[in-house]
Amino acid sequence: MVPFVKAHACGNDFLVIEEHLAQRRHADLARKLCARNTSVGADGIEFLERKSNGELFLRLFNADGSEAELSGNGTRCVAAWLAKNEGRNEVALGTHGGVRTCRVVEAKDPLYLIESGMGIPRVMQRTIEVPGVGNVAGAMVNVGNPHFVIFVDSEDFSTHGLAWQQLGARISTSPLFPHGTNVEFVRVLAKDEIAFRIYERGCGPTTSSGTGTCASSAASMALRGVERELTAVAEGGSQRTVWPTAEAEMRLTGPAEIICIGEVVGL
Ligand SMILES: N[C@@H](CCC[C@H](N)C(=O)O)C(=O)O
Repeated sequence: MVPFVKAHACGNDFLVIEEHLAQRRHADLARKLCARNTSVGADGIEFLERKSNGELFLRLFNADGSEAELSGNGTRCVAAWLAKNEGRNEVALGTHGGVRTCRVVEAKDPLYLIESGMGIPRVMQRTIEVPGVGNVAGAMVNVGNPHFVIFVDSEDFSTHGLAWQQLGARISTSPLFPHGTNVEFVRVLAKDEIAFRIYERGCGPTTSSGTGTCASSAASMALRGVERELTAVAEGGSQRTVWPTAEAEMRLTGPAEIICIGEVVGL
């Protein structure tokens, strides 16, 4: 039996499992346990390692079994669990994308509002050629993991004659990105507000993404002149980003809610 915690951040859902239980089955566990109809269901699994020196480290596996550098929402879900279960209101969580510090701003158990330091975003304007579609202008943004951000005008986020889900799927797995990429479709709504849709590497469309929120915000701030404190609205809810200067760390504030604690049988 594998004990797990399930949590979500604006509908982007994760299982949290202690690393020592994985026994090198990380990818297999992710594919099995994230399946929506035959198992618990989630967008990914955060494996939580507790090192002998007290440090905490997260390995994130997407629903398809691929390993990603980190998740902003997943990291926040782990921070919410550590707040609920161990009373830790501030934690530093190591990831393959860098250390992320999370601080509980408001606790209404099982719902936590958490602010995370998300590192320094890197934004690079780029036009890519998508076979059968043509040139697609956007920005490659690294926030510890890779994103391609496309600005759109349409209310349904379609662009280049395709629904965002279709174009997202094509770009996410394009050979232009040998390690794959997350893809965001962004509409600037106001000087301090954007709306966006997310096609996630390794799991497809999701209702929210923490790193996607940061990537979309960073691209909008760097390339569209929006304010450096803004609200980013996704299908699953809003998050706030603050990025004072290009060399400063971006801070992300959003909710994370513990859904259930359980055990998976038959493994
Ligand atoms: N939903 C996450 C991002 C998860 C990782 C992503 N799928 C990847 O492969 O980089 C978030 O909240 O950041």
